[in-house]
Amino acid sequence: MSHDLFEAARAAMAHAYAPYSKFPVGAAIRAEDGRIYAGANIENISFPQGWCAEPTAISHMIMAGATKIVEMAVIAEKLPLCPPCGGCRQKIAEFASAKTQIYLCDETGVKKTMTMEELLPHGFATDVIG
Ligand SMILES: O=c1ccn([C@H]2C[C@H](O)[C@@H](CO)O2)c(=O)[nH]1
Ligand SMILES: [Zn+2]
Repeated sequence: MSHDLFEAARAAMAHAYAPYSKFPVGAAIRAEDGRIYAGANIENISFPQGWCAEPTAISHMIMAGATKIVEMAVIAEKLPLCPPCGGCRQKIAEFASAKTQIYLCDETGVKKTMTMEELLPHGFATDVIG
């Protein structure tokens, strides 16, 4: 993974609105257009109304006209790694392929690389389950 994707995820994390969990997360997608789309988690006083960093990044990608996740980085401040939650795995799978790589990062860089099919085995997506 090139450094710009990691830096984009880390920069996005700085925009997290996470006053309730105090758990900022950043995500960055490299799409098929070669561009990077990033996002952070955005919480709400009505707790279930908040959302994760990954869908923020996906929203930016879709609104720019791109639809394919080539690779993706996720970073959080407070855990060694932030594996995307179950709901995010389903959202990522919608725009990824089985072999799409997802990089789990900490402040120093990529700590673990997983494919989409490793993150969401037997997922409800035809290109993942074949
Ligand atoms: O995949 C994940 C998991 C959690 N969070 C956010 C949601 C919430 O704001 C905070 C604590 O759960 O972390 C993400 O952004 N992505
Ligand atoms: Zn999530």
